Amino acid sequence: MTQAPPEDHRGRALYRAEQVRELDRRVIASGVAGFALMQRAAASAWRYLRATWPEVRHLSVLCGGGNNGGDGHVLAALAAAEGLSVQRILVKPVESLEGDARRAAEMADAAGVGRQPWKDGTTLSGELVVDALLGTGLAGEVRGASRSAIAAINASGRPVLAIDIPSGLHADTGAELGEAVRATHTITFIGDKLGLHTGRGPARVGKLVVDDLAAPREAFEGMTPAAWRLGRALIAALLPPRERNAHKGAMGHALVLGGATGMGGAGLLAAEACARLGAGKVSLATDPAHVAASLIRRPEVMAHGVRGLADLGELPQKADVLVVGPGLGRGSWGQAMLQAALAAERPLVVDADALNLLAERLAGQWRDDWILTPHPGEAARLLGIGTADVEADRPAAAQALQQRFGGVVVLKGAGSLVAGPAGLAVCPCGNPGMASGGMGDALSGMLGALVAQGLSLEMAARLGVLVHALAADMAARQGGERGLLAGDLASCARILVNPTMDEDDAVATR
Ligand SMILES: NC(=O)C1=CN([C@@H]2O[C@H](COP(=O)(O)OP(=O)(O)OC[C@H]3O[C@@H](n4cnc5c(N)ncnc54)[C@H](O)[C@@H]3O)[C@@H](O)[C@H]2O)[C@@H](O)CC1
Ligand SMILES: Nc1ncnc2c1ncn2[C@@H]1O[C@H](COP(=O)(O)OP(=O)(O)O)[C@@H](O)[C@H]1O
Ligand SMILES: [K+]
Repeated sequence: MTQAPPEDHRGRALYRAEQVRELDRRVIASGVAGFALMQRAAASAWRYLRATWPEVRHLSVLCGGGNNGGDGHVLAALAAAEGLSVQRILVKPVESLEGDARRAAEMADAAGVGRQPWKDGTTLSGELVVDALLGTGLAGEVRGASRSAIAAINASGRPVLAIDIPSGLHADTGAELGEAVRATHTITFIGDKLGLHTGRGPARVGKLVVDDLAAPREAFEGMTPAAWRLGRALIAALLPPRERNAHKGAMGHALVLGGATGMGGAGLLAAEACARLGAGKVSLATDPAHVAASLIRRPEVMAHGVRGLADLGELPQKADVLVVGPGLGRGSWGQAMLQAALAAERPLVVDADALNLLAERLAGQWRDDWILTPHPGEAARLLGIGTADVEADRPAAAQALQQRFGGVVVLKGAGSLVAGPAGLAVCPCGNPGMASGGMGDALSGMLGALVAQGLSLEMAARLGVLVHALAADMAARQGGERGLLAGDLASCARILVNPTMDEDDAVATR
């Protein structure tokens, strides 16, 4: 029905608003008039609406003052022509509209579609609400009538189809500028937008479809996407079946340094996830108090009780990759482990308190052989800004971290971002069940396993973030989101990294 843009193993290309405007211009320059493009967009949205809600007879369509509103007017006319009753609401008077938007509004007038101005308290009478208030033209916090119209849409309790972008959501950052429409469905045009996939985007967009409006391929030439939306194709592309003669020595040795007194679980979770993702050998350097627990839970992991640097000996040099941070603490033990890791001349995955120690004492460190995995709070400490500033523009924060510290940066949280030399990638998977302790530890172990098996740091980070989130989705399908535990992920992740397995037939092992 809708024509989605092509995807390859990198995923789907995502663009910023400015780029989509440029794409619009190129399509128009290729010979499609702007108004014709608006008609295509509206017709596409109308077809999608009809296919999704065939029973609906009465619509409320809220139209803004720009071309997003124009899409709404044309859709209203199409719906009315097919016999639906339409409540068409305008936040700006027709006389103030310009260009294609004005033409669209007048076309709907001429077709006899009624209209009313938005007033606070107006009841949305439709069984379904179409949000055509604001699209890629949103600039700054939502102002004026649009603000209360967005609040009314969210209070309506009706299904909401957002045109192009849920109004109030920033197309580039996924930040909510004031209040954004909570759509149940969004249809976005020409190119998919980065902000739909990170920050508040995933919580506001609902089900997303993309229609490129038959934009010619040449329009996309020479335009570097702002980011890639990771997809499953990456797994098979990066993890082909193993050679028959594979041996553990060729699958890499990962050492996890973590688990200070009282935080043993974090190191354990990281080591277990690392083993389940296929590292040939996994060692754990942890406080001696946690060794027995580690051996009981995962005898395959070589657990070493380490009181300090002297006990660590040559362990770091024996490993191909070090994972430092899970349960590290900020005390003398954690500082010593971090110091050893930094000195080992091995690729590093740096998480949790190792990041906090870096922020406190080691500002100015730059390496090209590490993956840093901050959550927004850790990212804020590393950048010396507030967590809200990070969340206001997650893509910019991830890229700023990567530029300042080098290597590859994973900025965690809904719509995790991976910033590296090849650009930005965003993970569309994962669920709120992951808001539970230990999830980050499992991720750092998974990243270590993929680096151990020879992936570049950047591809390990992209793939690890994706598999971690997909594993959480699989575990949530089995038992629900609430109560999902980090320890549930490793067995699901194992199934995912063997893409030739049929997931339904695979039996998750503990
Ligand atoms: N020819 C084209 O360029 C096409 C554009 N299309 C649609 O047009 C949209 C882009 O249109 P525009 O560039 O006109 O932009 P929008 O319609 O997204 O936004 C511009 C309008 O929003 C108002 N506005 C901006 N920031 C505001 C704020 N913070 N608070 C309140 N009001 C605010 C402006 O005053 C103006 O009326 C796309 O999202 C898409 O839906 C589609 O019709 C496809 C073709
Ligand atoms: N609502 C959510 N949607 C998707 N992923 C989430 C969500 N909440 C948390 N996550 C993911 O779970 C992990 C949590 O990591 P972190 O905050 O470091 O946890 P911990 O410190 O407890 O190990 C990250 O990978 C993050 O992206
Ligand atoms: K919209």
